[in-house]
Amino acid sequence: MKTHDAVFASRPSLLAAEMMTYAGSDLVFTRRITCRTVLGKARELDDGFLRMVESVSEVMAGFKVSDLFPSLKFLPAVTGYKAQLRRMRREMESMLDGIIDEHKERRAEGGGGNEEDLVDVLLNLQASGSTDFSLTMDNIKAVTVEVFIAGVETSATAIDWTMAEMMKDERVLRKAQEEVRQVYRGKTNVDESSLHELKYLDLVIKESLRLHPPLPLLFPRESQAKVEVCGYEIPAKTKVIVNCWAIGRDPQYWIEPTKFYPERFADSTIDYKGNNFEFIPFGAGRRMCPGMLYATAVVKLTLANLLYHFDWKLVDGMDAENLDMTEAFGVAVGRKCSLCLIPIAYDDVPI
Ligand code: HEM
Repeated sequence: MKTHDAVFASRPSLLAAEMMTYAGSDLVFTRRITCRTVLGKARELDDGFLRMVESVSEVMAGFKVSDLFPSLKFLPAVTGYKAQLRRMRREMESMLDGIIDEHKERRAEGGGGNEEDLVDVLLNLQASGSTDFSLTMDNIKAVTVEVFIAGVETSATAIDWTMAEMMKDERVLRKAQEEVRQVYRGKTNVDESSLHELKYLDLVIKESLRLHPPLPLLFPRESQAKVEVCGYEIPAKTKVIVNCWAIGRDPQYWIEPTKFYPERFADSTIDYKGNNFEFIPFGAGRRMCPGMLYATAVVKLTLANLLYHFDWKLVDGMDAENLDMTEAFGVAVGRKCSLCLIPIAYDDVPI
């Protein structure tokens, strides 16, 4: 991702990704557009759409036998995998058509107001013809699905793991909470204005991303030419998977690697911005996550609000020490067991 960045800047074609993301019409466009977009309005986040994002995430995990042996072309058909993908693709297509039609109708009626969401931005771009590439309906659908898969699951997963780690360690929870309540004292809500003052929360989020990177294997890459890495010859067109989960727990780089200890980042220059290769939850190089700044702001803002407004307790029968931290399977690796917590409203917030 540094010396051979250009060689490993491609992504392999996985069957699920191909069928669910409109055969590669997404990433190129997403890169250009993500900076100009925001995620969809809450109105669109109905259960059906979220369930669909979850299922697509699961099949796109990319470790189907047929992806590992792409030359065995009959495998997806024999195993029923292709039929499952087709079914999901049809469901996804009809849901996306509904969302886009709804946006078009609102625009035709002159509605929409000031709050533009991702689909509005894409439709505006298409209508304006101001891009140096043609933006098709398939591109718009692909970008919408991808931002949800790449952005929503990952950010939600990061928030979930961070809350779980804080629930396991009351010291960290209290320290982070005291910081938020001191910085925002007297305010009715936690907004973006003073987020930069929440220094300890930054450390907590970093430590959570080290131990629980939401994309533990990043997204797969593919070599474009033959190269040598650490004495190993990597032929062209090799699928390359980087295990950033293992790197983040490697005792060669981290003291007591499995311990959740945010202070380890306090006097350290190590950051997730793609320059410190022992810590790459957002990847590195030219294909690293374009949503990193947006994601870290969303994660921080959400956690700060949760800590400011509520004290948190585990449900009866659960104790912090034995909180189940088993990981689930998917593109974004969340917790296997849902984190069930009891919020207790904090009285000292002005109304
Ligand atoms: C905590 C949240 C997030 C994490 C941990 C995360 C992590 C990652 C990682 C590891 C990659 C692959 C990088 C590589 O191969 O080197 C990636 C790619 C990507 N992410 Fe994120 N991401 C997050 C949130 C977001 C958000 C909010 C968006 C969009 C709004 C986003 C959009 C993308 C896109 C479009 C790609 C593909 C980039 C490409 O292939 O060129 N991500 N992300």
